[in-house]
Amino acid sequence: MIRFEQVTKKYLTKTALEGIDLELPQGEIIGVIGENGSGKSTLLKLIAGLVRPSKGRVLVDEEPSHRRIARKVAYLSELETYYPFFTVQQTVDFYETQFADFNRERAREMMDFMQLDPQAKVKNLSKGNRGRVKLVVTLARDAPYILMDEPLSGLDPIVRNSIIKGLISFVDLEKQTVVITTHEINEVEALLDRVVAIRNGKIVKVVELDELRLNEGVSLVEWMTSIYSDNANQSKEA
Ligand SMILES: Nc1ncnc2c1ncn2[C@@H]1O[C@H](COP(=O)(O)OP(=O)(O)OP(=O)(O)O)[C@@H](O)[C@H]1O
Repeated sequence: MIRFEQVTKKYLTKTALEGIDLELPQGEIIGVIGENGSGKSTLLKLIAGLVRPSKGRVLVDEEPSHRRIARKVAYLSELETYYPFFTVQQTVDFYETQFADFNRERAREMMDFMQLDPQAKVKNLSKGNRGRVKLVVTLARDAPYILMDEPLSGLDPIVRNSIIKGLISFVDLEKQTVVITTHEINEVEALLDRVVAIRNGKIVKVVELDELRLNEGVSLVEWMTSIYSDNANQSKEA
């Protein structure tokens, strides 16, 4: 379980998140959505222990997240963080040396599934294939929490589809929880169990997708459009 208790995160003078109270249960795929600059990446970095709260606590399985980053959390960064001169296989080998929970067999299966050439140099890969490599080294870990910051951003529909299929095929929700930030709402909707909507550093709403589908009969995009316009109206009235 991931828990935020009254979390505020400031970068110098900029407040990225404010007064966040949130519980994310295990065994789900959770989407974090919101406009540019709303605080999605900061939320993920706080869970990963890459940044610390200015106020409040972020607990991963009841422990402050910064103490457990390497063991508990596999984090897919928005940035490209591998060595361009390595081959795909050397990249996988490097990650294996860094993480005790790295599953070499799963990495091999994923490379096959994604049709990645293990001998290709990372610097020569297309952007889409570099996105696939990021997915391989993240999902090859048996970490209980998988955090993915914009894994679909800037990729074409075919690559996005293969990354989504990779997620479905290689994540074990009996043992793993996935938190994913994205703007590609239509494409991930079918994957998600729960959505956290953020605006200007605050949580607007959290919803279970089953509830949305069954009780409200609206798509995620329709829901999102309605809550963001309600919220904008409330802000104007305030
Ligand atoms: N290291 C930093 N130093 C200063 N300000 C920062 C830093 N990181 C983020 N911010 C600011 O905090 C706010 C939230 O940023 P964050 O990256 O969490 O948003 P986001 O929702 O992930 O945005 P995007 O969708 O554009 O990736 C933004 O105003 C951003 O400019």
